Amino acid sequence: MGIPGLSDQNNGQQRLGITEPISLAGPTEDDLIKTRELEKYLQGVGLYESQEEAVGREEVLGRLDQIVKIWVKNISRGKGFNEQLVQEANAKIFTFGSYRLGVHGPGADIDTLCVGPRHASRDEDFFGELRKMLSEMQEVTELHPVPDAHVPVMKFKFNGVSVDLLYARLALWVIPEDLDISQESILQNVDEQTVLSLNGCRVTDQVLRLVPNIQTFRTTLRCMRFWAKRRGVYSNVAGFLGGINLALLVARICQLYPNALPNMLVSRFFRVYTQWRWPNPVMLCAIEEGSLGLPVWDPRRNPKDRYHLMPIITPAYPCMNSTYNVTSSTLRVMSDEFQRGSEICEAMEASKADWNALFEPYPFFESYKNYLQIDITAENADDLRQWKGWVESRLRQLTLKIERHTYGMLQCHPHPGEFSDKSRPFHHCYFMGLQRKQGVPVNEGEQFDIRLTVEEFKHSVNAYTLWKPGMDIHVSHVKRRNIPAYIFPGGVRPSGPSKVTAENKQSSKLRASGHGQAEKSQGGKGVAVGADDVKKRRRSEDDMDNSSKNSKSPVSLPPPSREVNEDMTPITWDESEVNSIDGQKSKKLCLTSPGEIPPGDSGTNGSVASNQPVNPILAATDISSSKEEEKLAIEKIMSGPYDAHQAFPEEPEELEDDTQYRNQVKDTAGSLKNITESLALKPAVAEEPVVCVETTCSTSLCSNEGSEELESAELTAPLLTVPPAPAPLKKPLIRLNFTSLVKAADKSS
Ligand SMILES: Nc1ncnc2c1ncn2[C@@H]1O[C@H](COP(=O)(O)OP(=O)(O)OP(=O)(O)O)[C@@H](O)[C@H]1O
Ligand SMILES: [Mg+2]
Ligand SMILES: [Mg+2]
Repeated sequence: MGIPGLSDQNNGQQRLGITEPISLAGPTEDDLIKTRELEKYLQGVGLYESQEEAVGREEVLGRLDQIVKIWVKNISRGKGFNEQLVQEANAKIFTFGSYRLGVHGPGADIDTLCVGPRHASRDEDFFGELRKMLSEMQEVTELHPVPDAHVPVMKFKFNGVSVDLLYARLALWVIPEDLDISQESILQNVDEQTVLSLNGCRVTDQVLRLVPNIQTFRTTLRCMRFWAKRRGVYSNVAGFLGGINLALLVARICQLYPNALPNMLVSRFFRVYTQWRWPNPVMLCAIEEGSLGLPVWDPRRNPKDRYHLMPIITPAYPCMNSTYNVTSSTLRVMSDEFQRGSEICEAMEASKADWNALFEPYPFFESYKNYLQIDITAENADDLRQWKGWVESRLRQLTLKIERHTYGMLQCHPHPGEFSDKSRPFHHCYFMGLQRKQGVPVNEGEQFDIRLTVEEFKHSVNAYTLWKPGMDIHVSHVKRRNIPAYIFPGGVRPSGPSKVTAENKQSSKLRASGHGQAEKSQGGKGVAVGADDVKKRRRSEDDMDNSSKNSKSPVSLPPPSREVNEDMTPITWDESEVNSIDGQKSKKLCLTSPGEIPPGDSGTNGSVASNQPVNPILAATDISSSKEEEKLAIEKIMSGPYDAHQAFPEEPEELEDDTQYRNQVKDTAGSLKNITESLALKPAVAEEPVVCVETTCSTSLCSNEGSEELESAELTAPLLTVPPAPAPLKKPLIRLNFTSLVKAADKSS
């Protein structure tokens, strides 16, 4: 298969990507040193598995391949095939995900795809016979088939190694052992689930083909995955960056700087994506139409694609956007993080910062004064797993709704991980930081009443088709000081600034000396506190406190002694609520000193830095000779066929959800979904006139036990506001008939 977007450059070096590179510069001595430091750092924090574990994984893969081969012969025999056909019958295992990319950490899963022939069906043979075979094996534990998912998957552990096993049923009678799944013809006459299941492998393989040097790509990607986990922006389902999104972002940087070492690629990553004008798409190759008529991402033709705020397009046919979960809130958080990364990399270039600074954990529970806590429970472990997956796929709807219903004045920052209170059985909880939109004057006594929004969200979550008794969700507003202690490492809440700072210094020391936590544990569970962010935030809050005193903004008092406010209370704002996520302006871009290296070895596993010679003579090959030129070059790579495309100013609330959970909403008569859409969503999108409906408030929803922030009158009139609201603000109100809403969503009806 040809590789779209690949051509020869004038100097004979192969060009990868849809544009010229930004710079052909190779490393300086300083880059070699910094890349060595980075590699050492990544090893020190436990990102690499042991040789023993690596061998164990290979054995698992070998066994799985044997098992599917036995399976396909068994089922062929069972279907009455003669012995010759039985012997010819074949199935094969492919890998994708972090393992295939070569960036997995210890304990990561192996994402595998079983490719089988046309007579091996998905339901009966894969989820029936193969599941049975696996369940009878001693090596297999925790077997969880998920046949109803958008991409059906069998999850299990094999010899203690987590495996995600997908199935692709090809139109072929016999699967050749040297099957090439990158050819487009493989997609002929297969079902949608097979197209989706093949996609992971096809995309991963294509990424590896489209980067100029696999080893530098891997090290850079490991670094960016670690950074994203530390900074709380690693999670596809929460609307941040997942493994594949980061791989594509890093791969594009590798194309744009083909001779750069990982330390340079990391700095260029931040430089380019700080400057990126989303929703310009990031693409590794041209989007091919293909001959099979499968839908490909194209905002010029598909209105739905225009809502994608941060398109990162997969490089294998059918090309799709891999980040449809991104919302304006998560994009804002990521943009701030790109900016922060860019500034730290500049400081590193001036020897004013080190790798520790870049990987400082994001102090999520120090950054806001108000949070939403979403608790979920179920009756047993199986139900909880199912309920958790569903709720996680819906959480982004809550951030969308809150921001929409408050005209974007109330901003939501979802925490990408989940927490568990070990003293409660079958329990998980999630958090969202809430802040008033920055830079907008505060109106005295301004309140955001989001009770109705929250109720609406809960109803939509409860409309889960596979809902079972015991699956419960509870949403509460909680102040920072009342964040439950089990959230914090060791179950101990940091008591004050000095302790927090001291703890952080301690953890930095540990990380620097290579005894920090492994990557796997950085996914958002134990939340450490970063000193630099805390200092900035505190400084900012002090400033804001002063200004709020001057402007006589109302100051809200905490509830006396409650852990959590039982019901949603309107949130009153004083200026000191505002957190600080670096608000500094971007500094000018700068280039490293030019130089060039020969094209890298693109398949070896050794250290990157130790393999790279420095050749300072070839400075002239640097395309951009100044910061300004580089800036212009970055601008230029964004001008393409999709440049004219502008995302709609507001995303619809019901965008595609996480693929696994599409179509799992109950369609009850007069369903809540329809009600909420017709009342709340459509006006926002279609700019229809404001609807007013009589409000009747149910007692339980308006109960305000424990709140000190509200006037009683405000409690009886939950208000739902609708965007768009150009400044100056004037809040049109939609008042809902609340009783009918509750009835419509009643699970028992
Ligand atoms: N919810 C999802 N929707 C679409 N694709 C998904 C989803 N979950 C996983 N995938 C696909 O499966 C691949 C592997 O996912 P996985 O969650 O195992 O992440 P990973 O990149 O392998 O990282 P890790 O090392 O944590 O396993 C992703 O790269 C993506 O292609
Ligand atoms: Mg994986
Ligand atoms: Mg996986």
